Amino acid sequence: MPEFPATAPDRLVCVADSLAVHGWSITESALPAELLGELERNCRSLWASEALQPAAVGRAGEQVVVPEIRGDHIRWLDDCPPNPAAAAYLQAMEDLRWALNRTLFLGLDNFETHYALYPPGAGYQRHVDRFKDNPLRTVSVVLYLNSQWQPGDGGELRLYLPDGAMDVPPRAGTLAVFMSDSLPHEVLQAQRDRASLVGWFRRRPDNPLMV
Ligand SMILES: O=C(O)CCC(=O)C(=O)O
Ligand SMILES: [Fe+2]
Repeated sequence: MPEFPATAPDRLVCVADSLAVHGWSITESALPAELLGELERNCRSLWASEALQPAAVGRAGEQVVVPEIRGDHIRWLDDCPPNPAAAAYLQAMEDLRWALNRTLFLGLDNFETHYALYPPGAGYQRHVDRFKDNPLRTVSVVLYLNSQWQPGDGGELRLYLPDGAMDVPPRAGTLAVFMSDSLPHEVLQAQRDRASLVGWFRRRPDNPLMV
């Protein structure tokens, strides 16, 4: 079984500090290259074997697939066969959860994540990640898995910051972390297959500070 080096703790502290100051953080080369390569292979082979499902939008109970709003195909990590790369990624996110809790006192309790693949033409219209039916989502995390990404390939993450929009290229290893309730964002139309892992740190349901 391949082993992957752990993510350096000082990187995680930088993510937490930036999130505390700005409400978002973008880190390039966030995880070891071997781990990124393996996660990218996993995502692309799930797509090739038709193991990803069209993602839905809408409230619980009335979820519908509307590719014009959201065109990605997903599979939750919990529904994938266990593998060392996924385990190493979840461990890195567990370390990040601790770093965020130490710095921000958010009471983050667990992490849910899915692979996502946007085929050419797909995007995700402007939205925020926390909605009424899902009030526990607190911090959003996106890891990009596109080792071949070039300018012109599209699929940038557009963050609507108070001073204006900022576009983040979905290059392999870039980790985008932002507050789920307050930062509107959008995925610009992809021109070639765009792979990622998208996840959320959730608060404890009984957290009395929860809004
Ligand atoms: O992949 C991205 O850049 C963001 C995806 C997203 O906003 C979401 O799945 O809620
Ligand atoms: Fe989102």
